[in-house]
Amino acid sequence: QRAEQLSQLERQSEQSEWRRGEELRKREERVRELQLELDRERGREPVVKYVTQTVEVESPAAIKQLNKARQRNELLSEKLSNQNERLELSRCLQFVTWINLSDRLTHYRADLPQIAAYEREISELKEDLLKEIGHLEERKEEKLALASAQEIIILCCLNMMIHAFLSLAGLQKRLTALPPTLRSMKTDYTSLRSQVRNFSEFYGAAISEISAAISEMSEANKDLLEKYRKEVALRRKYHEQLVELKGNIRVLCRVKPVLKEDQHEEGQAVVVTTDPNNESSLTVINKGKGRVFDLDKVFHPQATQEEVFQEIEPLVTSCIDGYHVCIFAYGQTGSGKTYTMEGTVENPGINQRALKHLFSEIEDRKDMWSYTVTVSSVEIYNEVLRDLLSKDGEKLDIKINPDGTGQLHVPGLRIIEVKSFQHIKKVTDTYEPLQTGDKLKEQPT
Ligand SMILES: Nc1ncnc2c1ncn2[C@@H]1O[C@H](COP(=O)(O)OP(=O)(O)OP(=O)(O)O)[C@@H](O)[C@H]1O
Repeated sequence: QRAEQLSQLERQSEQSEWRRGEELRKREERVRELQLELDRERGREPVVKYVTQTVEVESPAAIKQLNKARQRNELLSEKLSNQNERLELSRCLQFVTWINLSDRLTHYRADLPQIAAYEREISELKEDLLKEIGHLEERKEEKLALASAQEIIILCCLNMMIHAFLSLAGLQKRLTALPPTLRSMKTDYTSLRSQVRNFSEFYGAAISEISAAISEMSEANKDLLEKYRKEVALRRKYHEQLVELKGNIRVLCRVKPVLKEDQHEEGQAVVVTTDPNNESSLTVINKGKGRVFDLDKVFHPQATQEEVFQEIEPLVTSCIDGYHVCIFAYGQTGSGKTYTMEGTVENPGINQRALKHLFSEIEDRKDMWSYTVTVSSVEIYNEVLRDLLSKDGEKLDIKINPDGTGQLHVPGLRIIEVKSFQHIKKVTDTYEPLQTGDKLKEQPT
């Protein structure tokens, strides 16, 4: 605005200067004209003087004219001086105006850098203003979007409120219809609240009772554990006594019954008899003479697999009490070794029953003891030792060391010392015992 004012003022000053120049020029022209007229008038003086003289001499009319001319001359001179004065005054005025204008111009020119700064500021402000307008536009758009969303939400809310209001109205109706139920519920609620209040006390008491019971139980458990340990010790003692009484090696005899297929053979006769009153006596008739054998136990021909197993069951238990136990069958071909040890699927023998008993005992003791069960199966046949659990019935060699320990010699390979009876899967220097639950391969014949 200042720059505009300045340029306007400059234009105004130029115009006024031009107008004044024009006026001055006109006045100067007028002055020149008047000067010329005056000169002309002056040039006409001798004529007037002559006339005057003539008039003076000749007539009063001429004198009158002369006076008029003089008056006119004076008037013109006066006018001229006035004009000159006015011209001077106008010049002065013009000069003063010009000075004023130039002062203002210089003043405005001095203000120019400030104006430029103002202009810059104004342009910056303008930019800011434009940005602000942009922001405002964006915000307006956002607000509009929000307003529309809010409008939708409000509509939904209104909808929900209407629904709620309707349901409330329905509920109120139902509530008014159900004051007795409400009253009973209120009483229930109050009683429940009092129960809840009392519950913390009850709960605290119950917790203390439970913890007391737990400590009692743990005490009882300790007692039981102690008793169990004592029991185990007692069992060991009894086992030792049993071994002492019965001997380290016990020989039991099972008399094979006469089977149907055997009855058709010619000359067949019963040569082995048992005494029902003596469980350890056996009579073998040879050439008409009976010979009595005393054994640890004799099973009569009708003895079941279960009865036979019951006799050796304590030995199986001793095995997991920490004793080495060996049960094996011997006898002539067809005398019933396989039947006694392995049995049939429907009527299993000692092997399966012993394992079943073993795992059931381990299960009973699992809280106190952990057991590792390993299995091996070897065959000595025609002086050849074979690992029956290996893939191809691997041949093994066995020798007795001077210190009594056994060694398996694998031809062409290293010697593997046997400290426990474990299955050797591969001929390497490591033992890989089978894990509990591993399935055994088909039993060899
Ligand atoms: N106590 C028994 N009750 C019924 N059958 C039996 C009894 N003992 C053996 N047998 C039967 O007699 C037959 C021969 O028995 P088994 O195969 O057990 O003899 P083995 O001593 O293992 O013979 P081998 O030494 O030749 O292997 C089988 O058919 C078997 O079922």
